Amino acid sequence: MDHKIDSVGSLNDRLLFAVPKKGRLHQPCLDLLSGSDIQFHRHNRLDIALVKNLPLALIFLPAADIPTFVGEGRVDLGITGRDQVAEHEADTPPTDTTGVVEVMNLGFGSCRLQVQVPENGPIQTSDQLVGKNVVTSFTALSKAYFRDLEAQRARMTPQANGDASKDLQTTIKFVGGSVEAACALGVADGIVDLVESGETMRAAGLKAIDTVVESTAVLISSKHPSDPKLLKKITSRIKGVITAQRFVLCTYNVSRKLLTKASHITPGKRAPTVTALEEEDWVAVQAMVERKQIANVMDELAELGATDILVTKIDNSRTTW
Ligand SMILES: Nc1ncnc2c1ncn2[C@@H]1O[C@H](COP(=O)(O)OP(=O)(O)OP(=O)(O)O)[C@@H](O)[C@H]1O
Ligand SMILES: O=P(O)(O)OC[C@H]1O[C@H](OP(=O)(O)OP(=O)(O)O)[C@H](O)[C@@H]1O
Repeated sequence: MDHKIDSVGSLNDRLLFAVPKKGRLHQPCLDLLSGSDIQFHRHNRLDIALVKNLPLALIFLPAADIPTFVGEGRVDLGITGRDQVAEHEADTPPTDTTGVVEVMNLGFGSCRLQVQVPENGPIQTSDQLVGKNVVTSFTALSKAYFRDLEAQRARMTPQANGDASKDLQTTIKFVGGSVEAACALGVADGIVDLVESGETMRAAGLKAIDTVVESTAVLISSKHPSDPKLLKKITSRIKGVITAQRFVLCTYNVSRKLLTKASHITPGKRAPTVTALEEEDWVAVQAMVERKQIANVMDELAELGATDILVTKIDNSRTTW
């Protein structure tokens, strides 16, 4: 009974944190919560979970709805894609009190919202889609994108009669998923959809001709969160986990005369930690290295003459980079 939500009253005095309830961002968010020691038990089918060890409640919502709840200040904190924030802002421009604040880029969930057309079709540029049919799940961003192109076209071709302005109106239609099927089904001349690996796009016989938004998952907050101190604590924990995921700890031994060159390869955050060894003229070095660089860094260190190169995973951190 202790974590059952009996009424909205049980959420009073808790910071509300929205998390994607499904889809691409769901699991990485759960990993982030667990790394931040945010402990909760989510009851079957319940979209609200009280956190056991902090005055916090998690609200599981569709990623697309999170900017609305956070932007209106109903929820204090949230994780969603930057594409969803941009879509919300294109639809509901922020004011002094509404809208969201981007607190942190979380690094995962990278993708691009791109204009796509049939690979072997007549359309080569977005401009050629003006006045045609476009299908998307991101209608506000797509409307804003094509309104700009329409305005450019209108400036270049002063209209002789009323029909010309009708030709300039691009039709933007909403579909909730499987957007890539729209061209093959004859519903659209082009689509605006997310691309990560490009596999879906290629499988549907489409190619990208422009990018509307580059996206990653972001931590967002409302403009006036209920408990700024707790929000800061959660943010700092999440930042620690993200940094730990991004970096590894590299340790190695190197002769003192090569230390300057070795320090250039592993400069660390402030500077590498250098410890004297019992063996004269040799030192042990320890430095944080970006995970995606580590193979190259190890090659370079070995080439330089460093020995006993070891790489360890960082479980958690309280550091900023
Ligand atoms: N292929 C992808 N690669 C990386 N990130 C993606 C990808 N597709 C979507 N995303 C990110 O995840 C967010 C949520 O998309 P996802 O399709 O998982 O949502 P969903 O809530 O399951 O919605 P839907 O029911 O429409 O699929 C997107 O707004 C985007 O930021
Ligand atoms: O470039 P890729 O790596 O192929 O990823 C892109 C696909 O991923 C998303 O769809 P998702 O799989 O979430 O399903 P949906 O079409 O039902 O939204 C997006 O809408 C693309 O269709």
